[in-house]
Amino acid sequence: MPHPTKFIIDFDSTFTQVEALDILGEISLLNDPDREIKLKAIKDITDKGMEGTVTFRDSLIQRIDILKATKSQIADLILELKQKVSKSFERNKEFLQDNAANIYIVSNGFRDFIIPIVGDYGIHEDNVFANEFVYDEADNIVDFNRENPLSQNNGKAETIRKINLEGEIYVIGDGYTDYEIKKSGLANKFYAFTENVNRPKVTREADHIAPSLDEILYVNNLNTKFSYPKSRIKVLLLENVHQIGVDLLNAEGYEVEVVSSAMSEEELCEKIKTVSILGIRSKTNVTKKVLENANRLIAVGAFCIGTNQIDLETCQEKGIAVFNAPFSNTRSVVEMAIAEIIFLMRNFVDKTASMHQGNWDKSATGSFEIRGKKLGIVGYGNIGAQLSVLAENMGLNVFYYDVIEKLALGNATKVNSLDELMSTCDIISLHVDGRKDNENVINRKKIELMKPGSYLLNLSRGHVVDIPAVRDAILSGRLAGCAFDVFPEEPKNNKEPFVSELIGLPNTILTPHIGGSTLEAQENIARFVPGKIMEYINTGNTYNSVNFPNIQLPFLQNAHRLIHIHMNEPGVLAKINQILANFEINIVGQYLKTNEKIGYVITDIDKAYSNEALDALKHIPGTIRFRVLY
Ligand SMILES: NC(=O)C1=CN([C@@H]2O[C@H](COP(=O)(O)OP(=O)(O)OC[C@H]3O[C@@H](n4cnc5c(N)ncnc54)[C@H](O)[C@@H]3O)[C@@H](O)[C@H]2O)C=CC1
Ligand SMILES: O=C(O)CCC(=O)C(=O)O
Repeated sequence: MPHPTKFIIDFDSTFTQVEALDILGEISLLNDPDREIKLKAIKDITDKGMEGTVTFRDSLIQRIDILKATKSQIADLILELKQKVSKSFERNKEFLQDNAANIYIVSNGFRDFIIPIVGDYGIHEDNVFANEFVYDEADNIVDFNRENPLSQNNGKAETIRKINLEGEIYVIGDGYTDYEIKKSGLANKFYAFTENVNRPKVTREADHIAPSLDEILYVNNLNTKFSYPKSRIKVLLLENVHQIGVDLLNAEGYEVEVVSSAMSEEELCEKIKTVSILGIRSKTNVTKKVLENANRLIAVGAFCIGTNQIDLETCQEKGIAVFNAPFSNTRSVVEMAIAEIIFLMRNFVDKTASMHQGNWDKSATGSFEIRGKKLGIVGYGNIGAQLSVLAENMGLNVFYYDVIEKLALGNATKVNSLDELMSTCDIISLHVDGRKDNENVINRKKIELMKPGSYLLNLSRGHVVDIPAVRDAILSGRLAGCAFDVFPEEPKNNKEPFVSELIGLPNTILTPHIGGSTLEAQENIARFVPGKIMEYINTGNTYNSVNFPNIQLPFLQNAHRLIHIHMNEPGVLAKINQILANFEINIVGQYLKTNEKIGYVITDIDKAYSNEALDALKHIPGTIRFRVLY
């Protein structure tokens, strides 16, 4: 059943993300030597027209004159515009199709390109009110139909007056001319559409500022596809997450706030209250206290590998899914470890520092090839194992120790105890995960086991090593050098000072936790983590989640998806199914997975269900969180 409200929708920068004449300019002026100047002129004139500082008629005459476009270029324009329909319009195609009879496109653009675009969304050409190009015999655009009221100022109001619409009328648009419809008393509400452009002169006049079509449908109880408009989902990204991640989440329609540094517990406790998605790296601690304040939080994205900074158990108890990027920066860490092994064994860092002081100290003393030396890897996970392969290719003999059984790659040799590894290798490189039990796993005793003149690298987590013991070992000469990228206490941002007992020691490489800080790694992470979070929110998929039972789900087709997260107690699935049976709801597909703490049940059902049924599902004892995907 179409909704009785009539929607008057603008085209440029509303139905599509762009101004069509700007794109036409990019096509028609492709080989023009003054292309950039002319394109800028077109954009400036468009803006002035939208803001009302140039009369619309004048802006049109000036732009058509600069464009010098042809009919065949309109065909190219249509192809481009099809790719540039606003995301929330694409998302709500079903709504537009179902309500096409009550949707009117009223635009100062041109029917020539609008009809094919909106036609894909079921909107009939009789409901499209826009300008018309005038072509000469050679199909050049030479003018526009000057009789059309839409080629004049306040033409939209005049057009609507003529259509004589009845009932409730809502206008959706990004320009002042859209507001003028409401101002003329011809519409009940004006929604300033800000998904693509935000013009203060226009938003000031709006009944409601709509960052997306979802928002308009939501406030009018018209949404069929999403239970909650994405523009109301707040994302907080801390610690300089790569711009690609910010762009992806913005493009999804979320409200994204970016902060360059980490936040203290106190700051985050306050900030988290309105946040639905939190993105962090290694320095923000998501503690129990933070989570107590996080009543809207749906997911946490660790834009890194380690998740020891997050209270995963409390996240589970609150139904908050955590995702990380388990492989995206692995290679970067491995390359850094290889470089540091060579730097340490050649004393490059001290030598270069000395050169900068004007000293020429040419000598082979204390410098060694890495070829044939014994590398001991502690923690043979993703990083340890990849380091093993690369190191072997560089001529090192690789030995490793892991607390769990791990397959030896290449010619690497598994060693049965940490003590044996520590006491037999020339270089020890730490790649264990950040679990609490690993605190000081490399303590004074272990360091004392190391061969005299050996080297220690820690690119894993700061709490793993007893730092004063390392300092003593370097000063006594037992260790010939060390490289540390991670520290028990790390500054929250680049402004805070770095304090450590390792500062100033000889042949000691100190780096500010940059093992994963390459542009490649950061880009990979910034694509991977938002991808996982959006998939979870849009489909319920938890594959690769750090703390949720992993379910990889089929696409949702012609069904509604009920997502039920509960404490892992006996009988919850039976209760869900009993309620569905009581309400005669047909199950199309069902998926259940549990871990020690929680159960995750996905039930795809026929479209017909009542709010009472949903209410009953929400109130099953042990329910942590329940949501519906349409
Ligand atoms: N410096 C940096 O910028 C970066 C640091 N990391 C850190 O590197 C470490 C390794 O990362 P991945 O290889 O991806 O992790 P992973 O989880 O794949 O591997 C860790 C391995 O360590 C083993 N392990 C844990 N405790 C151990 C112990 N006490 N003794 C021996 N083995 C132990 C585990 O069984 C596992 O095989 C993590 O702590 C991670 O947070 C990761 C990326 C960047
Ligand atoms: O780059 C970061 O912020 C953290 C890197 C790291 O330690 C990790 O990925 O676990």
